[in-house]
Amino acid sequence: MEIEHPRLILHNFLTEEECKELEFIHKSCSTVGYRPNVFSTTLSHLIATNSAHLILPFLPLRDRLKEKVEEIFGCEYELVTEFTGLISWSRGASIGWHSDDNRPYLKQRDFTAVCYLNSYQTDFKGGLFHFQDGEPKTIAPLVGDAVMYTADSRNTHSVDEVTDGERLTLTLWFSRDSSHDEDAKLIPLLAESLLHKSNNVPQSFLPVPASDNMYWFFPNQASHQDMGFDIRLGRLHAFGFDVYYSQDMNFISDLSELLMEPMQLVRRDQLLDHKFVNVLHALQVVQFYFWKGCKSQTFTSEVQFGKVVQSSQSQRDKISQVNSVFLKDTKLEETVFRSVEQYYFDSATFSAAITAWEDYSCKLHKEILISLPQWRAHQAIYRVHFDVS
Ligand SMILES: O=C(O)CCC(=O)C(=O)O
Ligand SMILES: [Fe+2]
Repeated sequence: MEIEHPRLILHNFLTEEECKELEFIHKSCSTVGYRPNVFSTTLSHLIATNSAHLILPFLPLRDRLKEKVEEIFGCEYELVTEFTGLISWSRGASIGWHSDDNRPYLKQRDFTAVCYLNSYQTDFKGGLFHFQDGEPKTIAPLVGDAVMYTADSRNTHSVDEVTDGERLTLTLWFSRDSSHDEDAKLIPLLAESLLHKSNNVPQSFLPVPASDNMYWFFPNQASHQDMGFDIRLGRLHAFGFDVYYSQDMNFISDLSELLMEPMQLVRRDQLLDHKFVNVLHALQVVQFYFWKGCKSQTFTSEVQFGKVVQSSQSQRDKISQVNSVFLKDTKLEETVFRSVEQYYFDSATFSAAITAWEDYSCKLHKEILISLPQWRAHQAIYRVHFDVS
């Protein structure tokens, strides 16, 4: 490794399957991010939305990344993970020259690891990564690759504007300062979230949306000021789905409350009979269906006929009303999320996917309940060892 610019690129650090699972989590759970045209899924957000079980797939990757960073930068057993999150950039997002510790409140960041979960040109356009000095100069993100570098000014970098698609990364920062260990905050939250309801397993993994402004996308262009859309509905729409609420809308003063309520999915005027507990639940299942492949053989549970009925005029009126509030008429969301509406869809397979999603969630939920005590114990040993508690 170059001493002047300590950095390393590892090809195929993550498998494609690992990347796909994280993509599923992000596209079904993300909120709008800290900058325009950016979406993020943090571990604390997963806990806050009753989706703590979805942290499980992160844990082995986090450990592998930390060990690798410690190995290549020669700091065995010294580091804590300061932040783990999924971050995606849609059209219009970019970042100029910076180092990752360039604010007083970021000084604890010693090392960065960015894993690319999708690929330049295939999944998005633009979004090339550049180091200001030293080699390599430019990195074209490729699914599974990881780039690791020191967070200081020896690795000043920038990312070109994304011009199409959604560029997705798993981003971590590591610190030598053990008071910035994200686990110290996460474990109590996780314990509280999981242990409260461990005796109520069937309901334990149904998502509970965060406050609705966390899902509201505003483009930054001045001319678009009164536009914006709900990203959950936007993502569903990109797959060709509308949402249907049976309530009489004339009696609802704040329509955003609807998004917490049970609902049904509609595809090309066909109303699917399954009732989801809320729109986040529907989004998780839809993303799961397309993640796992939409062919019926994928799902082991018996494929039953998924009932579909032609929607009535009054139902279609309500659907348009919801769209006009949450998606507006601007089609902005189509420029943010690539349309994938042409994907094969079959309602019988989709009902099998609902069951398969439940099995998947339940399995992760049980596994994270098992791993929590180990994680806690590890944290406790760590705290004694470094005398930080
Ligand atoms: O996504 C990347 O390639 C790097 C992003 C970045 O520079 C940052 O988040 O600080
Ligand atoms: Fe950065």
